[in-house]
Amino acid sequence: MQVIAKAQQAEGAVGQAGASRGIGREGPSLFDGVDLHALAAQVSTPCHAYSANAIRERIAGLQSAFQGLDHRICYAVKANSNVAILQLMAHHGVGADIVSLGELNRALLAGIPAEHIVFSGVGKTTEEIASALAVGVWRFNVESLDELQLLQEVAQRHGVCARAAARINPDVDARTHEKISTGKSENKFGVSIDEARRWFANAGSMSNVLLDGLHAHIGSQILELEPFREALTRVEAFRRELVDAGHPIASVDIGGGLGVCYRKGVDHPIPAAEYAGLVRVVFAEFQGTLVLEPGRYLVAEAGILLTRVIRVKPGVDRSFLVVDAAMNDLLRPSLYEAWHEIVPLVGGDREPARYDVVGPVCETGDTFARGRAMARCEAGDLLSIGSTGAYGASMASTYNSRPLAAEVLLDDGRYAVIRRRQTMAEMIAGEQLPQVWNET
Ligand SMILES: Cc1ncc(COP(=O)(O)O)c(C=O)c1O
Ligand SMILES: N[C@@H](CCCC[NH3+])C(=O)O
Repeated sequence: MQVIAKAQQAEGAVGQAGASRGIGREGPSLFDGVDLHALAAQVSTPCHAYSANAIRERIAGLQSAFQGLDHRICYAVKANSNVAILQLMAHHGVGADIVSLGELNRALLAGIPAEHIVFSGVGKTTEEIASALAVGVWRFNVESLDELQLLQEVAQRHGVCARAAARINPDVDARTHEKISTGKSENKFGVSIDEARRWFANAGSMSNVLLDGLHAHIGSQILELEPFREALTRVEAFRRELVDAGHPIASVDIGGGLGVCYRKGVDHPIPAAEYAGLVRVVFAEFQGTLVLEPGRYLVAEAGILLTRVIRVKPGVDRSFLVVDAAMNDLLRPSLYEAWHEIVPLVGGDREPARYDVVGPVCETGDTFARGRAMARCEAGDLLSIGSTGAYGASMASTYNSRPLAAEVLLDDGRYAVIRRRQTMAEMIAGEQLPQVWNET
């Protein structure tokens, strides 16, 4: 109950978490000018914290790498759909790549104009297409013939013309984790160039769809330039073929996928300028608009997950650091065996130790790190789990009936609670014991 009370106090708060105050034995640990000990005490843990300045830097870096090219950055909302982050995107002229009505509503609420929104995804429903058409999204990245036909039907019914891009599956290995690889022919995404060729050949028969774009997204957390080169070269060759065949292409959407550094000295991300350099070369002859859909690149390294040690539990041959965050707050280590830096925010006088860092969820997979070297910890210590800004909170669940963690935006020594920790009542809202039995 104490945790809930603290979270409720912080609801809607814009705080000043004592950037320069000495915080007991731990000393100050600053993130975007905010003292994390004070923040954790005020907002409670687990808590996702995002640095507005780190996000701004990433946006500016990408914009400057692509300067001079006709392009639009459409942030992949799935990476982090927090409306405060979407609002930052909107302020900097960044559009959105959405995959659901929920993401559409969040993007619009945050002030991203519909004409800066692209709609991707293999499972768009009639309802989703109709709603996206009603608000006037910029284009649909179409992933199957069935979807293309549905788009035509729904657009005709609404008396509008939908702009569409064919999502190409270039059959390229992105050399990333297999669960986040999307550009091989065995993956569910997009269609082959052969199939797309047929779509364009028949495009004239669709009165309410303007098929004048191409799209490709080969996967996520890509750390090598070569897969991008292969995929984009195939897309560009196809674009030229289409133009020669009388099908003008107004936009090419090159997807997202740029990787980030989770583990210093091990992950070597592609610098934005190098990526942009490749795009400039491959699309040197293209006169239309290039669309970028970065997700992770813009937000991953701008986020941390704050968690407290509940207890240190000695095992037979290892020590378990049981923390109050769990796989429901950050699924990546459990799902992809992903590495995240874990830093105890303790004084420098602690001796070294080695722990399996685990959450309270009843699964062995609820493990953030195995045999990780770090400073010796004790109950109550605060830890920061690094690079959790992308696919952290957006993949959270209430598994084990654990309420969703708080989310805060930090900006130059101030913080705003943008989602307070879910209350128990909110977590079970909408559920009821069976009182009325319906028959079908
Ligand atoms: C269609 C599409 N675009 C963009 C992204 C964003 O990818 P990333 O976060 O790797 O930039 C994804 C997710 O991989 C996606 O499926
Ligand atoms: N959820 C994945 C990324 C998926 C990208 C979505 N297409 C991750 O955490 O790395």
